[in-house]
Amino acid sequence: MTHLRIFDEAGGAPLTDTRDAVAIADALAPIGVRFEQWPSRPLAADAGQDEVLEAFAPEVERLKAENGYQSVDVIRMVPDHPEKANLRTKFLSEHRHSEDEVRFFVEGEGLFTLREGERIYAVLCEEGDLISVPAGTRHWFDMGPSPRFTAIRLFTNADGWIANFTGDAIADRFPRHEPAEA
Ligand SMILES: CSCCC(=O)/C(O)=C/O
Ligand SMILES: [Fe+2]
Ligand code: NI
Repeated sequence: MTHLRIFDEAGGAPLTDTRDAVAIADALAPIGVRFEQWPSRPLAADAGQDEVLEAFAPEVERLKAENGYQSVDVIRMVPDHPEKANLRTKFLSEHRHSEDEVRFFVEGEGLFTLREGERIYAVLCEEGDLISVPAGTRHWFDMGPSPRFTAIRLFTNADGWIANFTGDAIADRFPRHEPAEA
């Protein structure tokens, strides 16, 4: 279930811990993060990029119109992806983007952790969740040891995913996505 924990940068127990979608959206809004839940759509298990984008076209078009996103694609990760360990390590390094990071989880899950001021926001996103992380926000992402997700990505820059790594190992001090079933 979608889950938000907010920690102090120094560590310790969560200051906030909620699985309530409205409370999650309200807690993220002050740091400029958009969190929404979109209604699910019937999709075949092997649906390709075109079918996925068609199913969520109304919501995607709304975001494009509101925020000027230029390109859209679909990323899919499965537990036997040959590059899963390298990809996990890459996304686990704290980084920023020069554009908003906008992701909608069509299926599966992943843990976004955002750093703003002295607070750390760990947001476990699941099927039906949209998260938009503002340009410049320090963050990392954990897909876990046995990744499974399909996500729509919206970009302002037609060149797609570009990250500026901070070189800070802070991600090592906060929870990973290690589901018990993995
Ligand atoms: C759900 S896609 C996550 C990977 C990614 O694009 C990113 O920038 C993580 O921070
Ligand atoms: Fe990112
Ligand atoms: Ni889980």
